Amino acid sequence: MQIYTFKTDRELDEAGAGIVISLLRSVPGASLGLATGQTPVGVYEELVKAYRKGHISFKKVNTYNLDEYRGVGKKDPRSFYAFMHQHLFQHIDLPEEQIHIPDGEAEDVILECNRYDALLGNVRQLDLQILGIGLNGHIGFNEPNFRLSYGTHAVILSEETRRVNSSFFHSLEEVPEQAITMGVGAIMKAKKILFIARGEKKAEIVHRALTGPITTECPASLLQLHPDVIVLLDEGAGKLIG
Ligand SMILES: N[C@@H]1[C@@H](O)[C@H](O)[C@@H](COP(=O)(O)O)O[C@@H]1O
Repeated sequence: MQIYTFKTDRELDEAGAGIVISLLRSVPGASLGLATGQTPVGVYEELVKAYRKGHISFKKVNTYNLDEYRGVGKKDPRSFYAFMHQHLFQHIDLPEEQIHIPDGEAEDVILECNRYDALLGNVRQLDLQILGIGLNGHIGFNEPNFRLSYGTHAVILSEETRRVNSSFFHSLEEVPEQAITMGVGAIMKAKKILFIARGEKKAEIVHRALTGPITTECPASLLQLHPDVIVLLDEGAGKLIG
């Protein structure tokens, strides 16, 4: 695990984007696992800049998002699908058919999870998974639990997660109670993981995830078992890391 701490958001964003850019230069048809949340937004902005300067193309890339809320359609501005379009997809040359996100509106959720797992199965191994961390240690929407799931599955979101994510909604009541998330299997199978955290409020959970016991009660702690994780932290999130 390589851990880097940055003084400014800009330096962190450039470093994060730099890792994606060098991957796309050596593997133009890379499979990218993408995350939502505020954390990766600056990295996506840097990728858009690099694309506009003609430094990279996404024409041959396939993207696989970690998760989606249940009951929120693609056209709903609160969906992760809309979030990804707003921050990345609409600005680059990534063909729509190469964008993969669980369908939050699927009537049969088990079929949808199987469909997503089949897609991920075809890829076998994502070249790079971009990952943030929830305040409770979740990755994707794999919430702390006495057990974790390998494959894509529906989850009931914790009260804390709904509260934290309520900033994207008008009220807590509006935040969906369930989501579909990639399991820890596809995440841990990725060739490389780019794990990013920002802000002092994440310092404790980042410390637990990277240095504490490996436990399903802190899903991000599984990353300690992965052979190629690059950790990018700002000074706040890295405060407790020596
Ligand atoms: N499902 C997403 C996670 O993939 C993300 O890592 C986490 C942190 O979000 P933020 O980056 O806004 O702190 O929030 C959401 O719950």
